[in-house]
Amino acid sequence: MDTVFLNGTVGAGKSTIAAALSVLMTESGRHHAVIDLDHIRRAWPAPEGDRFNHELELLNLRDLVVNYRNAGIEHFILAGVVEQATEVPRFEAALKSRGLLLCRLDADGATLIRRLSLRHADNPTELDWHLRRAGELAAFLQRAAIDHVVVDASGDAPMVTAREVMQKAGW
Ligand SMILES: Nc1ncnc2c1ncn2[C@@H]1O[C@H](COP(=O)(O)OS(=O)(=O)O)[C@@H](OP(=O)(O)O)[C@H]1O
Ligand SMILES: Nc1ncnc2c1ncn2[C@@H]1O[C@H](COP(=O)(O)OP(=O)(O)O)[C@@H](O)[C@H]1O
Repeated sequence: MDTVFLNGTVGAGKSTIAAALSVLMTESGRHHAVIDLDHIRRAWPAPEGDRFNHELELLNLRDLVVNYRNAGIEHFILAGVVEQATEVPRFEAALKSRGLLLCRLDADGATLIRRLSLRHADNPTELDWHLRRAGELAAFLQRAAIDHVVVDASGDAPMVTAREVMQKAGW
């Protein structure tokens, strides 16, 4: 297992848990990289039919991974969204992965609302979008049931959640 892909709805804690996992990997002396997929797909305009720039995200990931691997990186921690099972092999190919754990972070509705209300306190339009998308995507991901494991991320201690993810990955 060389990759943990933290999947989950908006506000579930993907970026936060990715950062906490990185702390644990550093403490145990393991070479790793964190890639927040939001950052490598953020471009405007998105092509028609690909509103989240998924194709660009995969192309960018493939190129970044070459550099990381040349620099001696052995483990990857990704934060992002996978909605379809058919995309998992495409991520594995981009990563040249020897094993990817798709781990969905799950947080209850009240927790999502609380987190997003704080994170988007300065922009009511963005808050509305994220709240709506959070519910919609949470329901979709739960129904799709494509994740290898699901970890509860409603707690207030990211390191506790990250330890559970580490254990599931066998890291
Ligand atoms: N299918 C899919 N693929 C990728 N990302 C997804 C998807 N569905 C929702 N999201 C989440 O949507 C949130 C908004 O992203 P952006 O602010 O970049 O919006 S946009 O892409 O410009 O529309 C952003 O959430 P936050 O990370 O909480 O801001 C994305 O993670
Ligand atoms: N375990 C946690 N405890 C407290 N706050 C959290 C926790 N996980 C995430 N948050 C907060 O909730 C918000 C959403 O988390 P974030 O990691 O940005 O989610 P995502 O990447 O899934 O959209 C952030 O403001 C973050 O600081």
